[in-house]
Amino acid sequence: MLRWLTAGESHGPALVGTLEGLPSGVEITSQEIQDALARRRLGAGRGARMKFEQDQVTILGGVRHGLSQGGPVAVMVGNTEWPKWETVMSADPIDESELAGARGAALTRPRPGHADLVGMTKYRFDDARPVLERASARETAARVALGQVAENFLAQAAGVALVSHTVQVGPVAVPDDAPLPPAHATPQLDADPIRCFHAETSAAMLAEIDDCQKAGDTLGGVVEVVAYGLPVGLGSHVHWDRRLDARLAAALMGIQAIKGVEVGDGFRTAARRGSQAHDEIEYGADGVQRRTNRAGGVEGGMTNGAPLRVRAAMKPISTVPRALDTIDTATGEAAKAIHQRSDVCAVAPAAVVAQAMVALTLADALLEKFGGDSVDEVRRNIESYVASIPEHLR
Ligand SMILES: Cc1cc2nc3c(=O)[nH]c(=O)nc-3n(C[C@H](O)[C@H](O)[C@H](O)COP(=O)(O)O)c2cc1C
Ligand SMILES: C=C(O[C@@H]1CC(C(=O)O)=C[C@@H](OP(=O)(O)O)[C@H]1O)C(=O)O
Repeated sequence: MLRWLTAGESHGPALVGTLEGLPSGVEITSQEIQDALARRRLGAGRGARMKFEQDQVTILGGVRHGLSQGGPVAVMVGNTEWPKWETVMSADPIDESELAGARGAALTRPRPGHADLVGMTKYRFDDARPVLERASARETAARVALGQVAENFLAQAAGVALVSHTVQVGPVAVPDDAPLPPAHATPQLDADPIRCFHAETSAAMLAEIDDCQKAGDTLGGVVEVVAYGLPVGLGSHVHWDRRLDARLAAALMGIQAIKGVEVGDGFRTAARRGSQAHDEIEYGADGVQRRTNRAGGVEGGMTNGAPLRVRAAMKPISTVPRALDTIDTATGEAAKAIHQRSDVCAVAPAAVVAQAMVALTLADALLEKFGGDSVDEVRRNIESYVASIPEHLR
């Protein structure tokens, strides 16, 4: 079993992620994690913070000389701006008078679409600060750090490769028949300003973001993660919480602002007739194959050997520059929502976060099926399972 937890606030000293259950022998370096975090900072429409944020990585435990040791892997991602927030976000008690500055003033005009108002009500705060600090998607930096470790494990134990891309920004979507980015398309995607694999659509997406920014508004969109090289049989049909599609959906819905998940052709399949919705099975040159991959590599809650395809729909950024109506909880009057520095569109980084969540979920499912305390042992277990599959089922 692989478990992961994060801690930390958006303007605290750092975020921390812990990954428990990782076998020994996974090759991983601070630089690889740093590179994944640099990818999460990419994308047209991001706010001012991503221009200076360094996401300073420190591996605190579980890795020695570039190899995992079998114990929990703990990664710290420093918040570059911490010196400006030391008083406002101090863990230890401070004198009230020290909070007088702009950053320290109580936030009493909760933003629609954020956790602000419900968090204040539920956790009993007169200030939205403690709520927004933890609700912020800054937290996803810790997930991406752990996701890179999981991705290295998947690659080294099973030869699995993941890629993620932007498929829709607001109403601008890649055509349904656009080719999927191949397994090693990440550098090419990183070179595109919105991490879209379809050049024509990418240009239209950028125009949409530009237009939206000028209008003082925000955008959402859709991201896709593809995993190549998964063995047949991760997950199970026998119980709802063992289905891989259910576990992937939960992992993706757990990302801030994600409001819908699609496996394979998902919602589009619902509009088709059965004869056009499924993937017919045939014997091909390499053995058993499916003629199409509408299911997105999962049948009956189990991987079927085809590339895994999952999509996640992101709502528009909740902090709308042309501020939305709200209430002031201090005065009881109608008010305009607080507007803090914010992204206009964060679909490109959401794809990188989605890739991390898929990597962690797949690594957990791989360990569940094959077990093993070292990467070598997991690899041997996969090889012996694959070798045992009868010829007519391969
Ligand atoms: C990568 C990423 C970046 C985000 N950046 C912002 C932002 O700058 N401003 C903002 O208001 N919301 C941003 N969000 C979304 C909010 O964090 C999210 O809408 C909010 O927590 C409430 O979402 P929920 O209703 O899904 O919990 C971002 C989300 C992601 C995944
Ligand atoms: C910091 C990140 O994104 C943040 C997510 C976020 C939100 O409300 O979710 C609000 C903004 O925070 P800040 O006010 O500090 O600029 C974004 O910059 C990040 O992705 O690393």
